[in-house]
Amino acid sequence: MGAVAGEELVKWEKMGGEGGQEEKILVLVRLRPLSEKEVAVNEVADWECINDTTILYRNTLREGSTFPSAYTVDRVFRGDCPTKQVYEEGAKGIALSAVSGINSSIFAYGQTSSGKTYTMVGITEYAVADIFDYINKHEERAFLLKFSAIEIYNEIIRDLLSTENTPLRLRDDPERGPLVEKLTEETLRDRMHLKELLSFCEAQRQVGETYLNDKSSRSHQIIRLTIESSAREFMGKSNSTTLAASVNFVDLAGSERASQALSAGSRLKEGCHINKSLLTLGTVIRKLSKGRQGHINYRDSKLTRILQPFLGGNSRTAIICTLSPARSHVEQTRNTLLFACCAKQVTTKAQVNVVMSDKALVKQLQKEVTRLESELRNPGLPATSCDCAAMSRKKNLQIEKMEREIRELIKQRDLAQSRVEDLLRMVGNDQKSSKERMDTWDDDDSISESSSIYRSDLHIRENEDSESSHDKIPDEYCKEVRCLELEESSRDDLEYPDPSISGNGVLALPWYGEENVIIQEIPTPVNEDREERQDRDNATNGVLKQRLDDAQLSNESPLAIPETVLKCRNLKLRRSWSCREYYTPEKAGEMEKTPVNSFEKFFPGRPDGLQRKFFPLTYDASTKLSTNGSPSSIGSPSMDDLSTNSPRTYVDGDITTVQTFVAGMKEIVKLEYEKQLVDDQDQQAETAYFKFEKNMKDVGVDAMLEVPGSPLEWPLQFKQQQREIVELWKTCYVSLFHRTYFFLLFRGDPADSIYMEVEHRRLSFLKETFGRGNQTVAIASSAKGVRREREMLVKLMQRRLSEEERKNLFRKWGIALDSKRRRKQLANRLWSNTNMNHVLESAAVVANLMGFTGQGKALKEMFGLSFTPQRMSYSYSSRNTMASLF
Ligand SMILES: Nc1ncnc2c1ncn2[C@@H]1O[C@H](COP(=O)(O)OP(=O)(O)OP(=O)(O)O)[C@@H](O)[C@H]1O
Repeated sequence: MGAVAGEELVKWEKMGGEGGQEEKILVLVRLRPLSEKEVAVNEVADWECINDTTILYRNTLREGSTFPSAYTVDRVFRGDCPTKQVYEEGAKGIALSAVSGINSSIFAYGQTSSGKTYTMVGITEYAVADIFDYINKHEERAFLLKFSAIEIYNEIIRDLLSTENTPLRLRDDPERGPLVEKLTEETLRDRMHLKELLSFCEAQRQVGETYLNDKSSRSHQIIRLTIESSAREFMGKSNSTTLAASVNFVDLAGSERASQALSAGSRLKEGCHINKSLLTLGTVIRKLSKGRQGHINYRDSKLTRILQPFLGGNSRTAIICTLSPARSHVEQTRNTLLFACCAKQVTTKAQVNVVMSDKALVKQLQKEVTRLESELRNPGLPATSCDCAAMSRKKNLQIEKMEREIRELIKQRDLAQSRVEDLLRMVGNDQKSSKERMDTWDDDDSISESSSIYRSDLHIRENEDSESSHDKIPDEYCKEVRCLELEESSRDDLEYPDPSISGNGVLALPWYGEENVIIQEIPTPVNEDREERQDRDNATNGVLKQRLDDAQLSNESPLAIPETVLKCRNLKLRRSWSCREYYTPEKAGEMEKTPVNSFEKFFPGRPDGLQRKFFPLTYDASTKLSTNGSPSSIGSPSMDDLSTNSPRTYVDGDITTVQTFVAGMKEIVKLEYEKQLVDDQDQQAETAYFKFEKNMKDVGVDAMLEVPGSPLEWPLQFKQQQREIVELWKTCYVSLFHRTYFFLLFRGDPADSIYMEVEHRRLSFLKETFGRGNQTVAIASSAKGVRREREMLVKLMQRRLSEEERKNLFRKWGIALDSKRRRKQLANRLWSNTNMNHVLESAAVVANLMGFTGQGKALKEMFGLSFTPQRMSYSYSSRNTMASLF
């Protein structure tokens, strides 16, 4: 007997072990002999078991054969088979699963008087005997047996171990499933104790006399034996585990029809309830047999609710269908056999129920966490308990994803190829003019040396008298991003440098955060009379400035030039101003390793949908001026103006990042415009567009891309680009101040497109650079910068906002007014996600704290887009202009 249970366990573990193995319900049919009563009324036995699995209706000829005559189940037992045989050959294996930690259930189903109780009493008795035998033979394990019994009578649950007739409530426990509340559970002492309890239950059960059965069970009875066992060796230790399972012996009430049982009164009422439960049971079984699709109505009766785990869940289940062979019961017998055939299709998934001690549970969970962590680290490695179907699905998804990526890459490659072809064509066109320019340079001995050294640097004078007292940026530091690079415009430009420049003075303009932009002065040609040069230059700049002022006043020109930029000529921007935001001396080593054209190299291609269009540079050819134009009343700005741009730190609340960035961009435009004026008075506007476009290409910005294709397309492109830029800012830890200024400054004007594109490209480059894995220092440095800004914002909140304003802000940002470090909480939330509403709100708060004046035109003026000298200091009162954004 013990060996049987052991074999069962081994077999079970082979089938699926703890993971659970699907198994069909075992269906047995037991045909009883004709009862004395039936014999007395000359009943005929029409059913015969023709082999171990098939039962045959012998009287088909007489009935006209409208029903199947043979029914096959897992095992059939003839009327002369003793219950012992039914148990041994049918139910034993299932019943004993419980000692191995596997739930099991044995049902008896059939019409009244067909032999359900007769069978289940015997089965329970033999099973209990075997269980006790098993326990006695396995002294190495400690067993605990608990017994409980209920009956469901007229949809009321009764405790068969209690003499009280109180109905018990049924509730659903999330872990244990349906649970009968306050049910008595007796711990068994021995086999005798169990026998006593069984007798007690039998006495308690509702029994009544029907036409068909003198002692008919009028209720469904469920006897449950719960078996827990632990290895004695490990008991009380951290690794001890307990196996726990129940075996249920279910004796259902008869499935007869009321008319057949000749029921009336209370018997009829019982019959209705009994049939309601059995009808629900039949429906549940039918649905389960079709594969558990759709809703299964377990909850329609107490019986099915309680039996739910044993019908389609964690249990091994056997159903013994009992039959009367009498001809008069043929209809009920057929119904029972149909039920049997349905039940044969139902599967359950039993598993070994292991209850762990708390310590063992912790250990097990730790092991599971480790396994999951390792799976996360090595997603490619197969899981230990491999679910092949799931893995195959995962692989298919991966393949699909890769195929999509390949298609996208092919698209990008084609795009890049077409760009290369365009560029090659452009290079061919430009070669001749470039050669001429180089010849001109070479002819000028006086400047050839210095220009060859500095031609790739940005040259701006600091002031007339300043001598070079600052260090220059080594050329190679500037090579990493060739975002902006402007070729010398012409020899004329070199011959007429800014008259206020002398010597090799270097100006350090403030840059955001810890760095400064160093601006290198252009060498002055030695053979030029200083006064002449000054006059000529003043005239040129003055007229140009007047022209641009006019344009700005009339709101026609998209090109506004910062004051500082007006003072210089012959500029050559080696890289994007904005890129310097990330440039620090410690990054230089990393940066200088990057090839000059790495920007282009890493740029994946232009965004889809951007059309090649000319920049809408508009100017009136009739107003073009020669280099010898009449002197303007507006001269070059004084150095006082420039000195307002002396180095500052962001702690002062000054804004330089976008200003300088914009200044650089405007400078390109200005130079091109100026060159256009000087070089070719008679050229048509289209030529200027072309040259501008060409130079923009030289600086790494494809001008034709930058301007929106049509008024209808641009707003969409802008929104898209703005979203991507916001994402990239976050990824690259871009300064919050830079983000704020940029976000508020470029709001979708068509002329903003070029700045948006430059910003997008430089950020993409940075992201690419950061993503290479050796940029930890650079990333940490940028992140640190952002942290410092947040600290500064905390201070500014205290300094610049009234208590009421602060409270309003905290409320708006969902920060409890009594919480600790409220300002810090707020500062940390600003720019913390990329939702556009959040971004707008964050920009408003930061701008307000920084004293960033106004919106739209006012903002642009602050960034040097006006020709009127601007002082880069911000009024505290200016925050009121942002109030509307709060
Ligand atoms: N296999 C059998 N061999 C001999 N007698 C049997 C057999 N099965 C049942 N009987 C007898 O038939 C009668 C009815 O059996 P039983 O009470 O078990 O039927 P039941 O299906 O439980 O009926 P009910 O649903 O009304 O409770 C009993 O007297 C029983 O002794």
